[in-house]
Formats: sequence, structure tokens, C-alpha cells
Amino acid sequence: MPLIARLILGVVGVLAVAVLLAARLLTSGIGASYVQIEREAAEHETERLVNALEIEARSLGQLLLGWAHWSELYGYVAAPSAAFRAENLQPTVLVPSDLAWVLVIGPDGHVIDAIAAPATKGAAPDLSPLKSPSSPLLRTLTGPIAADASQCGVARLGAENFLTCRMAIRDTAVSQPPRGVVVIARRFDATLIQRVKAESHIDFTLAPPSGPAVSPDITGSPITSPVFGRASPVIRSTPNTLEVRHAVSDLGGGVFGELVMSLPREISALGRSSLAHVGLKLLAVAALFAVALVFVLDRVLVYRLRKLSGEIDRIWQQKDWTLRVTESRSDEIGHLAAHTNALLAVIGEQLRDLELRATTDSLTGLANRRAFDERLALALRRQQRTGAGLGLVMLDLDSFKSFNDRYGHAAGDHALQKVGEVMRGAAARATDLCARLGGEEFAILLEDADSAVVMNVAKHVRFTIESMNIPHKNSQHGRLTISIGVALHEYGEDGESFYMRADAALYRAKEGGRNRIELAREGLPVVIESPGNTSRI
Ligand SMILES: Nc1nc2c(ncn2[C@@H]2O[C@H](COP(=O)(O)OP(=O)(O)OP(=O)(O)O)[C@@H](O)[C@H]2O)c(=O)[nH]1
Repeated sequence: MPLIARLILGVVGVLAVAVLLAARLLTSGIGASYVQIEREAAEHETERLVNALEIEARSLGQLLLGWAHWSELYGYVAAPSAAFRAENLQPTVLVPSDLAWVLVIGPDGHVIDAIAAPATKGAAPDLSPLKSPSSPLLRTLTGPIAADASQCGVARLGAENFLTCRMAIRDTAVSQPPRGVVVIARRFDATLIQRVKAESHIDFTLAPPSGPAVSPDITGSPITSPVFGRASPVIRSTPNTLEVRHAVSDLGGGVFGELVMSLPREISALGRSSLAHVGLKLLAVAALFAVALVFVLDRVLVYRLRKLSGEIDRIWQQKDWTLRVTESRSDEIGHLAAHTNALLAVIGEQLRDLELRATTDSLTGLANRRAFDERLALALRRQQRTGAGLGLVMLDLDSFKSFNDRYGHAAGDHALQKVGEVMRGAAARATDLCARLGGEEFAILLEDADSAVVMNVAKHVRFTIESMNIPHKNSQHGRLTISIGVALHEYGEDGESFYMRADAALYRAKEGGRNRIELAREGLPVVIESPGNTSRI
């Protein structure tokens, strides 16, 4: 897989994990805040609902003041009269005040009057349970009460719920102790609930107690109400709503029922949509960041590595070890490039050395047979193109075996080296090639040279070696000499024939007495120099 693909995968992977982590942290952090806000909102709504219901109770309490501070009723409690009852304590008196029933209780706790009014569409409540002294509700209603304050609460009678208020009856005109208790009740029915809903803008129902407590998601702070008792709202959350149940106590402090609200989770919904919004932005930013990061990494790393690799590839293809990579910055990639260049330099040097070893004679430093053959082929091609003269001088030390035998191999080596030096001195142009073909046999290839130049070189070598006067007692000349065959390349002639003609000329020189030069002409070597005639050269 290319490096850039790995980088893209890596960056995208890391960023995806980062975005997921960030989203999770945000969701849990903000989610917890939303739950807190919703809990507070649910508590607040519950409190508002309880207050709205208390307003209903206070309004009933206000109405009760008229009954409790009614002097005639005060007198009636002491001495009930049929006339008062017929005139004031009738169901028709209750209907305009929207009262469901009124209870007049004497100082000794017995019910003097129990008047029930029918509902708009329905029967009057059955008050007979209130007339029994064992009725729990009656016991509550006749219980101790403050002298000049009303006490309100909810109560159930039969199948109906009532909002009730009770107060001690007193005559405000005279300073007398309270006498008996008056209780008034209003139906806690759909009409009242509707009125509270309209005024509070809170949707709720009054439900019977839900039985054993189910574990709530959240329990709110307790709310204390003089009418509905003290309780904590229990909040259960569904994905879209908060189900709030708030227990309501009855007048006697027992469990009466629950106010139930279903609140839409607007804050959560808003939070979710905000989170989604933020999440999308986060994703967009992450994507941009990923693109920017990949771009930067590509510029800083991948592009440079790709360029470096391309340059190394090109050098490898061309096998040109003199080329160098161009990266020059002083970072890790720069160091890699510098090391690559150093390796290229070493490879080039080693190859040059190998090449030199493969083409050089180690004893004399001249070109070896292989180099000579290659150069001869090259020179022939070049000569074919240019038509310039090409000369070949073949040289062989005379009676060298006996020189070795007499003076030793080391002296023989030394003599061979001397011959090499002389040859190099005689053929010094850049295009001249001096080679040791093997043993004591040498050759000089002279490009772009006419017969005069070639002959001059041959003569110079033969004369110089003879002039060095290296003793050779076993030679007919008494000193070390050399025989030479010279050939000038003829148009169209191949390398082998050219070589053979020069070699034949050399053979003729040997045959002719050695220490001489023979020129091969059209395949017929001609003696042009012999011992004793050196002055003619
Ligand atoms: N010292 C030394 N001798 C070498 C080297 N290479 C070849 N020779 C010797 O060169 C001699 C060549 O002898 P021959 O081929 O018989 O020829 P020659 O004795 O020179 O006789 P002619 O060529 O006919 O004059 C042999 O004795 C080889 O051992 C070398 O590298 N060093």
C-alpha cells in the first residue's frame, strides 16, 4: 500500500476516534446538564401546579370566612332553628357559590346540618357517611382547629373528590369563644381541573395513588403545601417526555392521589439537535483538518520521499553512478539523501576500481588484453566512420626466456615494467593505447595516425629500449632488445586480419634476426630496419 494511502487511513482513523470520543464526552457532559435543567424545570412546574391548586383552596377559604363569621350561624349552632335552616341551609343556597356540600358541626362534635347540592349534571353527594361518629373524615373535620384560621385540604367522599375548608364559627360582633365548626366543600372535578389548567397553562390529571413506589429516574426536592401536604415529585423520563407524579395528601394526612404531568422534553430535544449540529460542524472541521494534515504530511514527507525514490530509481535504471539525488534539507530525509549520495559515491568508486582492475595489467599498469580487444573494436568502428588512419604496433621482447633464466624472474618483471614506461612515453596522446597482451608481448594502438606517426612510435620504442643497454649476455645483441611488427589498417579490413598482419610482421622481425621493425603492407611484411642499421631510422 502506498505511503500516502497509509497516511490517509491513519489520519482518518485517528480523527474518527477523536471525533467519536469528543461526541461521547459532549453527549454525556451536556446530557447530564440537560437532565439537571429538566429536573429543575419539572420541580418548578410541579410547584407552579401546587400553587395554582392552592389558589383554588384559598378562594374556597375566602368564601368560608363568610360562613364562619356569620353571627346568625353562630347563634344557630347554639340553638338550631327550623326557620333559619329553611331559609339559609338549603341546596339552592350552595349552588351559586359552586359548593357541593356544607357541614355545620356543633361544639360537641356532632353534625348539626349536612347540606348537599347536586352537580350541574348529576346527583348531590351522599353525606350519610359523615353523619356516623366513626367516620374517619368526620373525625378529621371535627379535630382540633385554630381559632381564627381556615384549614383546607382534599377529601374523598364516595366516588367523588372534594376540595374542603373548615373553620371555627365565631361571632365577630361580640367577643365570644368560637362555637362549632363549619365545613364547606367544592368538587375537585373535571371543571375545577380545567379551570386550573387554563389559569396555570399546565396540563395535568389527578390520579389515584400508583401503589408501591416504582424506582424513579429522579426524585425532585420536596414541596410543602399547607393544602396538599409535603412530598417530592417523582420524575421518570422517556425519550420525549418527562412523566412527573406528585403525591397529594388528604385532609387527614393520608395518601389521597397523585398529580400527574407529562412534560415534553423540549430542552433535551433542543440539546440533541444542538449536539447534532455541533457534531456535524465537528465532523466538517475534522474532515478539513484531515485534508490539511494529509496535505502537509504529503508536502513534508511523502512528496519528498517519492521524489527521492524516483531519483534513486532513475540512477538504478541508468546505472550511472556519477548521478546524485538532489534532496538537500538537513532533516532525516536530507540525511537519508546524503547517505544515499555517499553510497552512490562508494559504488561508483568501487566499480571504477573493478573496471580498472578488469582492464589493466597489474605489473606494468598498461591496458590488458581485454581492454585492448575492446578498444581495437571501438577504434575500427570509429575509423570506419571517419576514415582516419589507424596503426597497430606489436612488440615482443627478444630471447626473454633466457633473460629470465639468467637474471631471474624479478629482473624479468622489472624489464617488462621498463618496456611499459617506454611505450607510454612513445604513445602519449589521449587516443593512443599501450597494452600488454600477455607474457612479454605488447601492442600499441594508434588512432588518427598516418604511417609516419606509427613508424616514429615504433622506432622510438625499439631505439629507446636498445639504448637503455640492459645487459642480456644470452642475446645475440648483448643487451635487451625488442622486435616490432607494424600494420596500418586497410579500408574494410576486420580486426582479426589487422591483428594477424601486425603479428605476422612481428614474426618476420623475429625471424629476420630480432631487434628490428617490420611493416606489414597489404599482407606482405617488408623489412625496413635491421640491427646495425639503426642509424638509418
Ligand atoms: N619475468 C617474467 N617473465 C615472464 C612473464 N610472462 C612471461 N614471461 C616469460 O617470458 C618468456 C617468453 O619466452 P618465449 O615465448 O620462449 O620467447 P623468447 O624467449 O623471448 O624468445 P623469442 O620471443 O623468440 O625472442 C617465458 O620464459 C616466460 O616465462 C612475466 O610476467 N615476468
